[in-house]
Amino acid sequence: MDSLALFFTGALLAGGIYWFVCVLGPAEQKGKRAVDLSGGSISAENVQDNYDKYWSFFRRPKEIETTEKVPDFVDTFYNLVTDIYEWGWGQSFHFSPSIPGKSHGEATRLHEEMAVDLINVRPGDRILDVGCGVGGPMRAIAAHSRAKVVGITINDYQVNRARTHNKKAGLDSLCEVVQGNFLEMPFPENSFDGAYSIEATCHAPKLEEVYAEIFRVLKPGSLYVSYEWVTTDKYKDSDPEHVEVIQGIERGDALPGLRNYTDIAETARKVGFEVVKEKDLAKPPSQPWWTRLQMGRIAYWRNHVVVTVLSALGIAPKGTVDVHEMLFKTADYLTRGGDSGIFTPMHMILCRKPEKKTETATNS
Ligand SMILES: C=C(CC[C@@H](C)[C@H]1CC[C@H]2C3=CC[C@H]4[C@H](C)[C@@H](O)CC[C@]4(C)[C@H]3CC[C@]12C)C(C)C
Ligand SMILES: C[S@@+](CC[C@H](N)C(=O)[O-])C[C@H]1O[C@@H](n2cnc3c(N)ncnc32)[C@H](O)[C@@H]1O
Repeated sequence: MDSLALFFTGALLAGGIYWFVCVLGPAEQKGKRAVDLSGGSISAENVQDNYDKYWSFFRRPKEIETTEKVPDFVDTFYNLVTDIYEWGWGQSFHFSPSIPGKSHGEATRLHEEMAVDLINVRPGDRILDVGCGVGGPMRAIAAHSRAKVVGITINDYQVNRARTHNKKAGLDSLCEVVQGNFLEMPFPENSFDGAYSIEATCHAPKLEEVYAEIFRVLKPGSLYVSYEWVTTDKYKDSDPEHVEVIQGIERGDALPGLRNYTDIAETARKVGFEVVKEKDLAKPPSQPWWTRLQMGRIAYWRNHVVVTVLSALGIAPKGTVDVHEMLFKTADYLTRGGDSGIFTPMHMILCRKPEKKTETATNS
């Protein structure tokens, strides 16, 4: 081969790789590119070890049942997956029902706006986002309601991502992000005019602990809405296939144990909330939330190739391929859970913290 042919072959190959990785790379959202995939706050050389550590929690299931271990386990998980989520899904780490004629982005935004509409927020109110991720919902909600949103996440890397996105979106005067544990929040009691959590409290080992904290920081009379991950009335623990699907969801999503939908209102009442409304937002006439996962299958194969190549070249940390494969399998369990109706990620509960009892009411 003469040098000109060699040059053109090389250029073609380089162009092809650039196109595959950088142009095709961002599956859903411009912003996070495949070449920027990292292990969050974990240094590149420790990603593989942390992936192994993540699985070791499941080898000792008692560990993830204890409140003290869970934040560490969840934090490790989000260091491993945050970049892949942003790259392949976008800045909102949750599901929403499909809406015919609307894009995933629009359906996601409407699902988020519904949450803040339910808690009757006024411009200037201070509201809490419990488990805020990189802030996709927070920005949509602040822009829609003009309320001031304070988000809390256990994961330091997400705090930095969320702050960067808030600034870029020109919403940093309305959106604040705090690193902390939602089981022990660094906020005074009666300090928020409303609160919401979107697909986040499922990470709490005991729902009662996070609900009690939310109850504590809310002002009397204010509302809290949550979209909960739960098993439905169709789930039978005597059916091995049901058990396999639910365990698959727990393992691929850092869950210390999925709850049944009947536990949600019971827990809310136990910590002192009045339950205003409860509804599975996935039930018809809503369109399936899991079709987006199914539609992404070709992109996942492409992503697998991209991640494998980048890892082999030393651009993506060693271990990224394993994390991606775990998510790939999880997508299948989630789809099976949705399709069979045994699982929903959007069991909505709307609660009110009762007004303070008056002196007379207390005495009577
Ligand atoms: C609420 C939680 C997260 C929900 C979802 C945002 C994520 C659940 C599964 C994730 C994904 C699965 C497959 C990935 C795919 C293989 C990859 O190529 C691109 C990213 C995925 C689509 C990824 C994106 C986010 C999810 C849909 C839990 C954790 C409580
Ligand atoms: C699936 S993500 C959802 C994020 C966001 N609500 C959204 O929809 O984009 C779950 C979030 O809960 C947070 N989280 C889980 N356990 C937590 C804990 N103990 N304290 C604070 N945040 C926690 C995670 O860090 C993550 O940001």
